Amino acid sequence: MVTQDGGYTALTMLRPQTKINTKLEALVDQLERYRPVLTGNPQLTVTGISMNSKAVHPGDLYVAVSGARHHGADYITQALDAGAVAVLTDDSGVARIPEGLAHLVVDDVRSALADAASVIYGNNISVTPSIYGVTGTNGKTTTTYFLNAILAALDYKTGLIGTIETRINGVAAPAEFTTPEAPELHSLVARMRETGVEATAMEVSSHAMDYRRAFGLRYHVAGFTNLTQDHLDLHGSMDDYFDAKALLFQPDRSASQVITINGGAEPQWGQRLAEQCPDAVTLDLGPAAVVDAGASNATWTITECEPAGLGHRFRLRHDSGFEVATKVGMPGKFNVANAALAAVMIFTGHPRHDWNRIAEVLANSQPAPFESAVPGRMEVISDEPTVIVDFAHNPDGLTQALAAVNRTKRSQGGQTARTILVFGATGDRDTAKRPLMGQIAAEHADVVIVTDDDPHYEDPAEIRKPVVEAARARANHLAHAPEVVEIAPRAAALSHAVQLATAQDIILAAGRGHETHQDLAGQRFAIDDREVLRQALAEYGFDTTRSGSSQGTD
Ligand SMILES: CC(=O)N[C@H]1[C@@H](OP(=O)(O)OP(=O)(O)OC[C@H]2O[C@@H](n3ccc(=O)[nH]c3=O)[C@H](O)[C@@H]2O)O[C@H](CO)[C@@H](O)[C@@H]1O[C@H](C)C(=O)N[C@@H](C)C(=O)N[C@H](CCC(=O)O)C(=O)O
Ligand SMILES: Nc1ncnc2c1ncn2[C@@H]1O[C@H](COP(=O)(O)OP(=O)(O)OP(=O)(O)O)[C@@H](O)[C@H]1O
Repeated sequence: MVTQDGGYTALTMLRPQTKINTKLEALVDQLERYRPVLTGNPQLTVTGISMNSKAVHPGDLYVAVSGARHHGADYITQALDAGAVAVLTDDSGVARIPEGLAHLVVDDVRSALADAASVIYGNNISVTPSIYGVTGTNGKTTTTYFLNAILAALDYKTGLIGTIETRINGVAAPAEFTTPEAPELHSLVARMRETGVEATAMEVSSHAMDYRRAFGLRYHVAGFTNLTQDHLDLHGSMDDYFDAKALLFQPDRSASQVITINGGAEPQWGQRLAEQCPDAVTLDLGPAAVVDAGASNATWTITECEPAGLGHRFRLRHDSGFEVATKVGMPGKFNVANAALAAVMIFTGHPRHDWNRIAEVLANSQPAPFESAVPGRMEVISDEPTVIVDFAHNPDGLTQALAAVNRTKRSQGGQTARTILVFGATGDRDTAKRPLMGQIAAEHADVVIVTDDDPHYEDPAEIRKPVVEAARARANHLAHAPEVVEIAPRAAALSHAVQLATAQDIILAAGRGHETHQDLAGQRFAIDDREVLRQALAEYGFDTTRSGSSQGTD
């Protein structure tokens, strides 16, 4: 929310203006399946809920969960000082509850807190906005922006919940998580309802399903982009990662489901999900697929996909024969996949008699819904050299982004043009990704500059090491003999890329996209790849004003 002083109110402070008084005895009834045991006055009422002592409002139910670093029960005093009136916890927290404080003990506190938030903010009884929930390893943010653009073009009052920002009816607030914790999510949905939001596009991360953040809501349409390796630090295995995503597609969580059956480099996961959900609407990416999985009986198929400017024109066909043509402005065939999923989710969320109007919006609105740029997603900073900032931070994302960049390079006809890649791996996350990303970088780039992403609490040099080693090892076996260099800090690496570049080269700065801060041992350092690159371009005498570019990418 933009405040009167022009600053931002954190999402954790965002609450519906109308307070509902919920008696503890009513919560006991609603949470029955978690076998709640109430100690204290059943007539006591709560008006809000928080699982973070620093975000408690007067009248809140404070939820004390056991986490990886802390136990919320250690912060009960802080929560009481801020006005909490009762506590929800499980057996692990009960011993730390002060004498005389009303409390509920349940056996699955993370699931129970999402249901409690739904009750406390009235989302269980009222008509919430229609929520279009998107999950998958890559493409969630882009697909939700596309959904939002179509919904707005269809004249809905819209909301958006995701990695870059939260939007309520055109008003933006910064986002802390891809999917907020359940108390914030439910208060946000209630706030959207109050402000008249009719339809919301929402990213649903696998963390959100694993931690039950996104529970207690029924999604109007759930959409699946793809599944490839990421987040194995949390999920342990691809099977567990898949299971977390699949929760969203259960009929009690989503009214309709749309599954891309050949998204990303590992189409077997989309096919497996479709087998588990026989009533789901399916999407075959056809010529926009990375892996040709052969003929399918999908509900919707992309039948044509041609380069148009930096992006593509494409045609979608329903198995009834209904067709729609549209175009997407962002580079990369994967953005055709994201746009097609958004379109099919909108068709699925509407009755058939609305389809012609939706097709008209997709084909003819100016600007077209998929022409809009998404911050930090294949964002073009300059044309000569072509400088692109992207959020690719896992093996498939990096592969797809480099493939799109290399097609651009080829179509520009430059025999001598080089692809210069600047990227790093994230600390405290899936370490298995690091050598894979190093190999991919060497395979697809001519100059690989390995630097830092968010080191978090790890030593940045130790994070770079396996990336550099794998890139060099792979480079030794490649005919195009890519150069691999290691440069930190990140601003120096970006600047070095520009220093090396000729006007024909392409620079891809991958991994951080829209982000404006790096996390180093809990300290936030300001850095925006886009700004650093613009400054370096000016410093090295390049023109940073964008001309209307017309080269194709595929
Ligand atoms: C792995 C993960 O998701 N961890 C989340 C989890 O942490 P945790 O269980 O370890 O909690 P903890 O820090 O030990 O704290 C335990 C409890 O004490 C409370 N506490 C703690 C300190 C205090 O002063 N007061 C207080 O009340 C905390 O609010 C929490 O309820 O619960 C915390 C409380 O909400 C989250 O902050 C934390 O997110 C961490 C910071 C995080 O970075 N999560 C990322 C990885 C994440 O969720 N990412 C996904 C998307 C990923 C993607 O697709 O790329 C997302 O949806 O954003
Ligand atoms: N459909 C796709 N398939 C493969 N890669 C993609 C796809 N869409 C986007 N990407 C790549 O992944 C990056 C992240 O895209 P986006 O932010 O839309 O995904 P996300 O799922 O929201 O990611 P995160 O969960 O990390 O926020 C992009 O910058 C691009 O490089």
